[in-house]
Amino acid sequence: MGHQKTIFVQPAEVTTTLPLTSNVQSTTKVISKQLTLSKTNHTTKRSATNGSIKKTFTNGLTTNHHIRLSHRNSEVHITPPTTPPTTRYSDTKIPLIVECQVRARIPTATGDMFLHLYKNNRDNKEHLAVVFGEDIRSTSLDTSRPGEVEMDRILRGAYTGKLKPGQTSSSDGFKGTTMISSDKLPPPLVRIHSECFTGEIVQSVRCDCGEQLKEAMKLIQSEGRGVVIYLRQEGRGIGLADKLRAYNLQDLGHDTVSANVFLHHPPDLRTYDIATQILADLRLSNIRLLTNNPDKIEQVENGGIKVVERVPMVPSAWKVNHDSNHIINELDQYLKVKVERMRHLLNVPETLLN
Ligand SMILES: Nc1nc2c(ncn2[C@@H]2O[C@H](COP(=O)(O)OP(=O)(O)OP(=O)(O)O)[C@@H](O)[C@H]2O)c(=O)[nH]1
Repeated sequence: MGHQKTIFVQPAEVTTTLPLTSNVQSTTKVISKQLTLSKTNHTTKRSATNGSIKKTFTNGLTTNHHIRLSHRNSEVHITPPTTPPTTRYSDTKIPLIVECQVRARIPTATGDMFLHLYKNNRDNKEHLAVVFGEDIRSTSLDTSRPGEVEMDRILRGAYTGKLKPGQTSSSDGFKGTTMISSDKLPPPLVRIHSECFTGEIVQSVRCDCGEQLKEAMKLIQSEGRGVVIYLRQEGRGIGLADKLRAYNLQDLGHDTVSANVFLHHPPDLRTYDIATQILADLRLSNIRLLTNNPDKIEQVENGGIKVVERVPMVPSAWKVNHDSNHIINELDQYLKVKVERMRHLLNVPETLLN
């Protein structure tokens, strides 16, 4: 446990000036009447009451938090450090490798899709790709593995066509010359979706994640070809436990960005390098991406995938007859913050402008 130093601030009101894009893992806590400085993986030097805190992290990086204590108007301003000490996974030098472990056909009321389960050498999460269309094939899945027999290939889903009872061959007897490479076909519609237990499973209307997932599946399925990549980065990467803490903070008046920062996370901790590797494994180098998030587009393009078109995701509540009842207001607040604080490319309806 780290050493703690507490500065008492009078009176009770405390406000923080919050960083928007810093990916800092700060160990500075602001709690009700007190400003608590926790010493964990850094050394802290406070140079003045109204001063700066220099942190030296174990990795050698340093940051400066500037703290202004105003006893007159009861405010504490913490200016974000200029040098973020943390690195995202995508910044590391370890080459990322993804491999499709298993694939299976999932029949739905509106047709079949193929669920691909990926493993990788960065985390032990099961990232997924839902593939629509026979021509989109995983390179790592199709590659033969040493010593495997036909039944092994069938069990891990490396078959062509559709399995039938009693089948013993992974090939469906396809006699054509070669399957058309997926890159020779028009760029498919792709959704890179981040896990949201609350929005997708318990159907929370604090966010639009459930609606977006459903809409993306519908649009891609109607085109007959495309992919939904489902990344296990719950709560913009902070995990479900801290996301639920963030919800409690939101009930106390924080927005989604300030709640994350209060919990010592950047506003968005997500990376998309696993998604770009999965797209490369599926031989898709040109895509039409369903998103409003410019950070996602930039990261995907930096990963070597060309986004030939951005297909917007307009929340159904914002399409027509915008209504501001109580439940919609929570969603409105969530979406408004995405536009105003996270650069999301959506037009906020007039009714929501202050
Ligand atoms: N930390 C935090 N994460 C949330 C909250 N609500 C939803 N999320 C997570 O936000 C992620 C979805 O991100 P969004 O910002 O809604 O959308 P996006 O994927 O960045 O952008 P689009 O592609 O336009 O949908 C999922 O991982 C959700 O679990 C919240 O209140 N706090």
